Amino acid sequence: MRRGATSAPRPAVATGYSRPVALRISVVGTGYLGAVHAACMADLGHTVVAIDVDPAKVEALAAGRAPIFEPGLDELLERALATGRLTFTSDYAAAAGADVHFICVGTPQRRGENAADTSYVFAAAESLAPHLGASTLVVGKSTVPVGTAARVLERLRRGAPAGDGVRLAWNPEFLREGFAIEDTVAPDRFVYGVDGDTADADVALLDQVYAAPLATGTPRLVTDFATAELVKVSANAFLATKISFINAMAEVCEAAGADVVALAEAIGHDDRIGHKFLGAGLGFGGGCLPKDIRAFMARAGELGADQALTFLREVDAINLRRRSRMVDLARAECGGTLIGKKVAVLGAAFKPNSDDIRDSPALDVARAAHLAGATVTVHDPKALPVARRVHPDMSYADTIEAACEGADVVLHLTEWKDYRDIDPAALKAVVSSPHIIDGRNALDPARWRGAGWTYRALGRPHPVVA
Ligand SMILES: NC(=O)c1ccc[n+]([C@@H]2O[C@H](COP(=O)([O-])OP(=O)(O)OC[C@H]3O[C@@H](n4cnc5c(N)ncnc54)[C@H](O)[C@@H]3O)[C@@H](O)[C@H]2O)c1
Ligand SMILES: O=c1ccn([C@@H]2O[C@H](COP(=O)(O)OP(=O)(O)O[C@H]3O[C@H](CO)[C@@H](O)[C@H](O)[C@H]3O)[C@@H](O)[C@H]2O)c(=O)[nH]1
Repeated sequence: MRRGATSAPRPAVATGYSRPVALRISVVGTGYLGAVHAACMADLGHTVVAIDVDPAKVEALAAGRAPIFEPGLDELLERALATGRLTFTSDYAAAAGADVHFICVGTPQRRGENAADTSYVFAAAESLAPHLGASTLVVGKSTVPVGTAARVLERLRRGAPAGDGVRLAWNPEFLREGFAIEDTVAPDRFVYGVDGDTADADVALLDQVYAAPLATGTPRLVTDFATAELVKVSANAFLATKISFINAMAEVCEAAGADVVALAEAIGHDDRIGHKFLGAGLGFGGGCLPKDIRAFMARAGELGADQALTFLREVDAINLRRRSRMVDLARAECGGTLIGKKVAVLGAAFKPNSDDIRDSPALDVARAAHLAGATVTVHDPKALPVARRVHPDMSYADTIEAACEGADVVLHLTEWKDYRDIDPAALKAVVSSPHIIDGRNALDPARWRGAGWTYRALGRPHPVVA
């Protein structure tokens, strides 16, 4: 049973989450989360102003060009902009008059520390506060250390003319890059962390924001601030743990001559375990799982509960060991040294269907091989522009063939479909030695070996028996 709304925040806004009501919404921060959230909210029928401090991002989005690659986002932007319900600006004053303000700014890892940098969230709250009217609802979506929401509410009330009339809810986001649009409009669940005093009104308003997905039966859970903040980081900690669990099994498989792919398939048939997130390979990267488990450990330490999360240190360590194992395998395939060897790296993004290179395992391996003396050339179907900009010291190629030209070893590090579609026989003609290492266990060993390649993979016997 869903908890029903009992009181409306103001008469202009109707109650009842199944009745679509068009609201005025502001979205602060237009990165991987905010740009998608803003466009989806406009597509649901709301009028949305999206605000970012980065003028280049604002200009691109206003012109209908997504500054990131996310499947379907360009089309969604075009559609939403054409309705006139979606605008982008750098001017916080444009947020005035909105019914709901979403905070979607970044919370990256602090340089040299495990903790999250929440300064962008507080800066956004401070910039928003002067424009908040009486009884306005601000909704935090960024992933934050537990205890942040209460501090954000204090900050908002201190800076807003309406003072204590300002309300806050924490509504963490669970979208996956590559599936961001469907995860926004049809998530597995909504979580609303609300404040005791205004809880019913806040739940009612959020129900109006999400009326369409709620009408399809999406579960909605109402909690306090702290629980909502913890739901988000514990979900990511669980996912990271599942991946590191199977990668720990991969280490044992390598030592025992067993096959982690067959092992994952077999244990996943147990419904209590399931097959999802048992993909052994190079491990997790991106702008979320790595920094979120570290920030979670740091926050637990501040709260005196550090012992509870010491296992996450091992989750992180197992994950990082996969990257060095990949470099070791590459070295072994090149006859014991990478000095003077040519290494082709297939993949720069941290996962397929995204151009996000934040904490990308693929680029980490590429850089390590480069530092070990190899000439490394990286290919990626979508992430090359950002990779070239952020890591100009590396070499890149626009085609798979050009990246593999004269290679002593090919490393498959991000499982794009383009790489599964490679004709191994054709590629063999361009490399120097036909050696491939599959860092994602996503290629068909029989196809590659059948075309005369030496195929190796993380966590699998060599040669693969399957
Ligand atoms: N990327 C994801 O898949 C995802 C999914 C769920 C949750 N999250 C969380 O959402 C938050 C945002 O992540 P992201 O990946 O979109 O980050 P991002 O770096 O892509 O985007 C953050 C945006 O905020 C803008 N910004 C920073 N300070 C600002 C300010 N004071 N006012 C206005 N704009 C400001 C930046 O210019 C940038 O465009 C993080 O807390 C992240 O952990 C991300
Ligand atoms: O079986 C698997 C599954 C994933 N990965 C890797 O794990 C990382 C994360 O993948 P995924 O979770 O699909 O991507 P994200 O877009 O980072 O999404 C995660 O992080 C988001 C930000 O917090 C959350 O909202 C999502 O729910 C959560 O899945 C990537 O490097 C994947 O290659 C594996 O190695 N093996």
